[in-house]
Amino acid sequence: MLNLQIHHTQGRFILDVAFEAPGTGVTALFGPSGAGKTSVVNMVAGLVRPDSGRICVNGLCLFDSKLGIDLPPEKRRIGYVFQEGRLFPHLSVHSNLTYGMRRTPADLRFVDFDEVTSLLGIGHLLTRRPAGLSGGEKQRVAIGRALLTSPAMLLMDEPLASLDTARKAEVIPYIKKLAAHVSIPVLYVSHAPDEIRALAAHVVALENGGVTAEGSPKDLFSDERLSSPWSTGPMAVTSP
Ligand SMILES: Nc1ncnc2c1ncn2[C@@H]1O[C@H](COP(=O)(O)OP(=O)(O)OP(=O)(O)O)[C@@H](O)[C@H]1O
Repeated sequence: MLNLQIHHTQGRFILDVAFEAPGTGVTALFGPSGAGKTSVVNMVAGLVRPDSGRICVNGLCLFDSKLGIDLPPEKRRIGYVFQEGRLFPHLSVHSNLTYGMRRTPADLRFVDFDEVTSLLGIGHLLTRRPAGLSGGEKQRVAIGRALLTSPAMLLMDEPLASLDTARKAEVIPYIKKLAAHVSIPVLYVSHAPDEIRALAAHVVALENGGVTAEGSPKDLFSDERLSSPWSTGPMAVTSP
């Protein structure tokens, strides 16, 4: 279970978010630009410290302002996948993948290298450098690198946003497969309902720094509360 309760003021923006999400599978953070999605993800990762609140993942408390707990990012065991893969350009795919793995103590490793490369279909790319990969392949390697740190949780901040429709369709089944395979929660930021429908079991809708709705993709995307102001353009919420 992911338990999150955050209060934070940044400039004129007030973030006041609380939700619970399943301890496995994909939970989507959904909302328009500026809703606070990346802020929430950065606070889970420990990159931004909330003014107050509590963030716990499957019993491990990452942050609790009342108890004075604030684990540094490297102690949180969080795998983070960004919009653009951010692979190390001078390292081979193999070295990119083993980078985080080698920094994880052997007794905390629960993810197997061969299993991950097979799950993500990247076994044939190991000797290549990132410059020789397609956008979809880069993102699959970035996901593999994050997963090979054996994280307690995976954060994915719009990991498909830089890909065209065909590449997105190529990567989605891999994310789906790995989320079903590993027993950790995946917090997945997106403003694409189709992506969320394909991947998520649970959706938390954010707007203006607060939670406006929560539930299954089916429930949420047929919910009239979400039909505005996103009823037109690329963010359109359509019935399943
Ligand atoms: N360091 C900061 N100081 C002041 N305001 C900030 C800071 N960081 C973020 N904000 C503001 O917080 C709000 C939420 O930003 P955030 O990036 O979390 O939104 P988002 O939902 O992830 O948006 P997007 O989908 O565009 O990435 C925005 O209004 C942003 O300008």
